[in-house]
Amino acid sequence: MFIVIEGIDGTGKSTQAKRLAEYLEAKGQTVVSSFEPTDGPWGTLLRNSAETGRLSPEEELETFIKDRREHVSKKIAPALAQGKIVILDRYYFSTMAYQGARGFDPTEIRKKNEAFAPVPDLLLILDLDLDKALSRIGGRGAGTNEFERRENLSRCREIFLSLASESFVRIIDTDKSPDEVTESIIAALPTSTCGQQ
Ligand SMILES: Nc1ncnc2c1ncn2[C@@H]1O[C@H](COP(=O)(O)OP(=O)(O)OP(=O)(O)O)[C@@H](O)[C@H]1O
Ligand SMILES: Cc1cn([C@H]2C[C@H](O)[C@@H](COP(=O)(O)O)O2)c(=O)[nH]c1=O
Repeated sequence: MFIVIEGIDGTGKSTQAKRLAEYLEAKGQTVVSSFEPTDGPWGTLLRNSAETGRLSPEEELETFIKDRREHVSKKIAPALAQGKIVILDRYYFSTMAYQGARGFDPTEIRKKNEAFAPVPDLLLILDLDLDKALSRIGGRGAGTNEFERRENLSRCREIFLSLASESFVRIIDTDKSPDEVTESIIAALPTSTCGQQ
């Protein structure tokens, strides 16, 4: 089972990825949790660019893809092959959204990624009004970074929501308490993966 959690910054992805992993582990499942950009060399370069200034659009897109290629081959594919549940905080849908917002065609980005990256079984898109998401980011105390500009996030949200009708996608409204959001996520799990009957 491969579960991806996506959404614009501040929607609660990290909070919910951790809670979902804890829920599944408590049910006896073996879970591998990970995130993108990774903490490898390409991911670190990208995270630093959020503070020091973004790379050129082309270089940024290529660097996210290099980071993902390494992530898929070293961590995601081996864990799935061992029958583990993989939970990712961001994946190539973020590239469609954020690099799509920078001018690339989201459909082309998807094609390029699906040539090497496995498609998840379940894509949870956490959704929240832009003002509330920005206020949650502000509440973390670190201010916003170069990826978290209002106009940018507005287009990213549109691209994420454009995926809503796909069969493996569930939109999760996160304008609720963390416990209520976790309940909605558990309700979206297939019963074979400890979802509720
Ligand atoms: N349901 C919720 N209600 C209120 N605050 C929340 C909720 N979920 C998370 N938060 C808070 O909002 C902030 C952002 O949450 P979190 O880091 O999980 O979001 P994120 O989507 O992973 O953000 P980013 O993509 O920027 O890393 C944190 O301070 C977190 O404690
Ligand atoms: C995977 C991925 C991420 N991003 C952007 C989105 C975020 O603003 C930053 C850092 O991620 P975090 O979850 O907030 O720590 O990276 C992107 O632009 N393209 C991608 O493919």
